[in-house]
Amino acid sequence: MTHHSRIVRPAFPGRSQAAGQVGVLLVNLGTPDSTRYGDVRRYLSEFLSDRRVIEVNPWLWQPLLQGVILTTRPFRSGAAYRRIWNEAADESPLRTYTRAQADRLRQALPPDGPRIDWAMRYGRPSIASKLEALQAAGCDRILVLPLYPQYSATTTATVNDAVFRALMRMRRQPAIRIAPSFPDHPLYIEGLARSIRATLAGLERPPQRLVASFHGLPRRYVKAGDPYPAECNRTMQALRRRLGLSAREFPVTFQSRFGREPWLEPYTDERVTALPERGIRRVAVITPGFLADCIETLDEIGHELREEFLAAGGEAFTLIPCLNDGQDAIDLLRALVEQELSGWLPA
Ligand SMILES: C=CC1=C(C)c2cc3[nH]c(cc4nc(cc5[nH]c(cc1n2)c(C)c5CCC(=O)O)C(CCC(=O)O)=C4C)c(C)c3C=C
Ligand SMILES: [Fe+2]
Ligand SMILES: [Fe+2]
Repeated sequence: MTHHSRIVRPAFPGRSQAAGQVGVLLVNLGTPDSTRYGDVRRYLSEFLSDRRVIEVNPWLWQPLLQGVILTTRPFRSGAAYRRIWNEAADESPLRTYTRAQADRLRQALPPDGPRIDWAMRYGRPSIASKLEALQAAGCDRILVLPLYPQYSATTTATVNDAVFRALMRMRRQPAIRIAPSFPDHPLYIEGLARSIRATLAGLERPPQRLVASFHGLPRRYVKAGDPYPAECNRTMQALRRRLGLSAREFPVTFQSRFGREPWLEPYTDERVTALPERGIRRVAVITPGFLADCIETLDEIGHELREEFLAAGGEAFTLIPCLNDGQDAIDLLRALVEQELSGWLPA
């Protein structure tokens, strides 16, 4: 059965044409197909060849990347992916959660609502393949929703690049809308606050300090105009206000530094491992830069940082989960979709 939008009628009745349906494409970062060296290498090569991500002259960068970096890094990343892999589904948690978000969003919308699908910027399923599939299913208007709460050229803009690169090869293009970032959307802030409350309620002793860790970014990109840290601060200000905490009681930090140039500070590992010597031995870390748990949250924070914190004299380390495919995430996605589609579908 095809889904017909209630309001769109064919402009030329009698002539065969697409149903005029609306599609929604959720897009997240991407992930390797397996934890094997070759698959991790292929994924990292695609990711780290993106000139939005690595802003270095490719004549300098590519020999370094294809040489030493892609020879060594896939071993380390593969081991990290093995620690967090969803064995039951034989896929990474990011893929599991992104698919579940799409499935549950579809269930939350009326049956004659938009057609919901999902894609990955790097690896599979590709943005181009899903745009084509949506179009083949009759969607002549497609809303793209990058699943990054805060905008960055390294994440959001490169999703948009891939969308328009795919459109460059289409003779008949769908109309496209790109949903904006949502750093302080009330439903996002409410979901984060609830996730904190639910996690801390299960602890025997409350943490002495709550710390937020966002994915980092080279300082150079921010100087060139990337609004990412400003958007992280919008998330933090709204969340602190919601919880009644000051910046000292709930500090922001940045993780995942890569390479030698300065990144956004303070660095998560330095800040958190310095806490025990100041008498703060129980911490909880939240990662509001991610809508779904992934290698960055589950392994870098939940595994590596935890071990470093305990080695530095810490006693209890709690990782607060991302919204993942919980009801709060679905309510948020539904609100974002309905807000954007109101421009296309009159109420
Ligand atoms: C080296 C440069 C990188 C920049 C700049 C960067 C920005 C950035 N990334 C995310 C979100 C995610 N990154 C993830 C993994 C990941 N990121 C980098 C490098 C940069 N990211 C690497 C090399 C990797 C791969 C893993 C590893 O080898 O450590 C992921 C998780 C993917 C998964 O499968 O779980 C996410 C999500 C943001 C939000 C961001 C800037 C704002
Ligand atoms: Fe990253
Ligand atoms: Fe990382």
